[in-house]
Amino acid sequence: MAERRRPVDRPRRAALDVLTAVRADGAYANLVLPQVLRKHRLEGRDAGLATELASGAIRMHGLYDAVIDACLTKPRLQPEVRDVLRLGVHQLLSMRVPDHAAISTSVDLVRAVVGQGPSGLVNAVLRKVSRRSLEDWVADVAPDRAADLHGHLAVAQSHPLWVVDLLAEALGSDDELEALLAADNAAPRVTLVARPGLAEVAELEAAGAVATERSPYGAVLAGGDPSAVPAVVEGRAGVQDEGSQLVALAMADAPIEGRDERWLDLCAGPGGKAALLGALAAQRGARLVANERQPHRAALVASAMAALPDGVVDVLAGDGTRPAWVPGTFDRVLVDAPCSGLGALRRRPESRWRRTPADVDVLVGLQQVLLDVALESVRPGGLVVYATCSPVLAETSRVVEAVLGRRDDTDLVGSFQLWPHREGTDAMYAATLRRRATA
Ligand SMILES: C[S@@+](CC[C@H](N)C(=O)[O-])C[C@H]1O[C@@H](n2cnc3c(N)ncnc32)[C@H](O)[C@@H]1O
Repeated sequence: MAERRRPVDRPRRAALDVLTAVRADGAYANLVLPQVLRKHRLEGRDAGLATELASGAIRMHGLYDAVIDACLTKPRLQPEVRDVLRLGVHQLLSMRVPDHAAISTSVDLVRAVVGQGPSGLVNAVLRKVSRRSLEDWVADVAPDRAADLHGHLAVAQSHPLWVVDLLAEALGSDDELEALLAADNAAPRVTLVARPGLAEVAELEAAGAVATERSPYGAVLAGGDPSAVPAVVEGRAGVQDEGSQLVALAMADAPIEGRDERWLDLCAGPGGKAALLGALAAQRGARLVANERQPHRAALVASAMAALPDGVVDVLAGDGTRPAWVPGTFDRVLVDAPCSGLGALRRRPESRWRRTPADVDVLVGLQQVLLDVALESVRPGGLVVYATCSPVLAETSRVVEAVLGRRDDTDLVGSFQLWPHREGTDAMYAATLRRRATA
């Protein structure tokens, strides 16, 4: 008699589609997720469940794979089967899904997607996983904490070891390392920015958001949907991490002597900081050039400016290493450099597994060139803010030191490094440099 099949649970099916797109097509989870939710017509709680399943399973797959492998006699698995197991392990060890529901829905899923063959294996592995807690599994599969702290935390907090080593170096000690790695594994709060002159923080508060501590333009929307806030829909406000707001403000608010009318955002796409800078420039009678190398991202910058008055922002699609403007003509420049993004791991669940140490080496060369161009673009006495959403020293203070080391016309005014586990922001770095007036 043919076996009766239960219908596959839609949020779990959607989560598997996201894992497949990320693994097989190199997709970005945060970009593919909305498309998959639409395709499966998921909203509200179901959409939330699919999002948590996909993001958690992708983010934590380093740990979950170690647990899965410990339950296998032969470590080779079809990639689709491993994806189903990762989703099952996430439900068993990190969510409050009852064991029987996590196991039976995973078996249904593998039957529907791969066939009957691996269903017994999925059932057996997940039953084995369900017999122990997350803590017990970590104790079993991770290196000993006392003997090898970084190795232990790499497995327990599911980060590649080389990333753990670089983050520890950036922190300067191991004291806060576990707190940082754990913060990378938590979903970030949704922070809004009220673009000055276009919206007030009070308007965002009236929509249920709570004003941020550090940025005077920020408000955190706990659990709400930003697309339901009219100011966001109208482009008078936007979604922007508080750390990014503070970087834009470091550029706009640093004291300057003399003219203060011509601002440049050298790497502007997709335009979050440029929109805040454009709003401030409009209030202060300044103009902003927002430059971005990739034309499709330059188009995003232009649309981020929709609510600003005409004539304040010029968007350019150009390679910042070959500037299209006359040197020494800007008063303030922001170089928000392309970087490894290792300070924004909360937002991009797959990125920690895609990056390699070689990526950092390549980026450092480009970062130094872009900072040099920024300093050439600013007038004597003008300011440059160099920023990254990475705390890795090779991309932050060492870039600044290398560029300062070969110039005799520039001083470091100050710098800051933000952290998810301390300030609740992305790990943004910013250094303010001044080109000497007498050079
Ligand atoms: C960290 S992102 C900038 C984020 C942006 N400032 C914001 O707040 O929305 C870095 C940007 O630099 C761009 N980029 C990379 N190489 C560039 C170059 N040579 N010249 C100009 N932009 C470049 C990337 O395409 C990317 O959009």
